[in-house]
Amino acid sequence: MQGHITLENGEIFEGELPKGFNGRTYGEIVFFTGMTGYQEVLTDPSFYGQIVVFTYPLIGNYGINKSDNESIHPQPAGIVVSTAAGEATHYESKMTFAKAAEEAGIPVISGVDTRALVQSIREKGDMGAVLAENPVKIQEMTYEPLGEKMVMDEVSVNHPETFGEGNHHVVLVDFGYKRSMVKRLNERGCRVTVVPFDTSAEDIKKLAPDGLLFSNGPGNPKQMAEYLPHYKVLAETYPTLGICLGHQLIALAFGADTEKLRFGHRGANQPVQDMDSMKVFMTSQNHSYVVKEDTIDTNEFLVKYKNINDGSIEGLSHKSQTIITAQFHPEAHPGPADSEEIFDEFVEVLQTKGSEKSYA
Ligand SMILES: NC(=O)CC[C@H](N)C(=O)O
Repeated sequence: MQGHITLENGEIFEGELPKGFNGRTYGEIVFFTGMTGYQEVLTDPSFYGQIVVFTYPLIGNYGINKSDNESIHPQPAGIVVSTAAGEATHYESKMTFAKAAEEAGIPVISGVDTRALVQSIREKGDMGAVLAENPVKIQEMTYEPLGEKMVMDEVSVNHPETFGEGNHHVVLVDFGYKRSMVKRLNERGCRVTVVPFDTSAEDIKKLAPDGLLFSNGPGNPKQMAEYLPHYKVLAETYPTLGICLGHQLIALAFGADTEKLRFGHRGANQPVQDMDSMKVFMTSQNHSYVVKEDTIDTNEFLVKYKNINDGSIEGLSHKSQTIITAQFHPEAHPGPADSEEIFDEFVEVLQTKGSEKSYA
């Protein structure tokens, strides 16, 4: 059946919605540029509540497998594609993309002129949008910017859970984590305990961690303002790695500021430079917010990584404490594993229990 995307700025795009769809889906519309990786996007909690436009024109051709889910629950509010493959041709495929989205209750609108839609988002920025059978009057759009809402209760675990075995124990503070982060640490001899985002310092201490990982997650990092002093204490107490939202929270906790990009970095080929070695590598990314460079206290932090495309901050390293952060996704999934060595560095620090070695 026919469907429409109405953007907050009044523009309307046509497409095909699944038969029988009779609701309205609201969300912040963003675009993802990876050629593959739609299964990870469907299940990455950082996309919670967003309507994701895939720029690659054919989505679903290798189906959905058993191993690539990043979380149990489907996460985006809606999906926009040019062509949704009707058939999946991969030996590991268990289900078609359309079927997986349907079972998850995520509406997929296909046959959309995604090039024109993405051009509009690039020009005007990420904004609210509605998927519905008919265009929606702007006055009827009750879209509430996700960034302003506290969404952690929707994505963080309710109680601690431990994965894998190993000599080192990492406590992952969960803001909507991706499973591949746990896998990368398990592969490196770490046992990982995932804990709710608001776990107290005493409860974390009881788990006797060798280090902490502050995970990725949806929304504006400033939604966590009341927890920042707590996270600062945690990062000062244990060797800490912060990824994406985790990076932003550490920066905020230590007094820096964040801002929203006009349109986010979402894809699998964002070039990042290591400002020490000057080496450039390709990264997987998925974020709207960035740390503002002029607000970083350079007596305390070294800007370790920068984005080659727009010069934005991609990671920090504390000068005297064992804290390292990455705005990109070293766990990859989807995308290149060029930056996985950040996990090696982190585990190396855990080996010395953070006492002798700092990252910088
Ligand atoms: N992947 C993430 O952790 C995203 C962080 C944050 N929600 C942002 O959009 O910038």
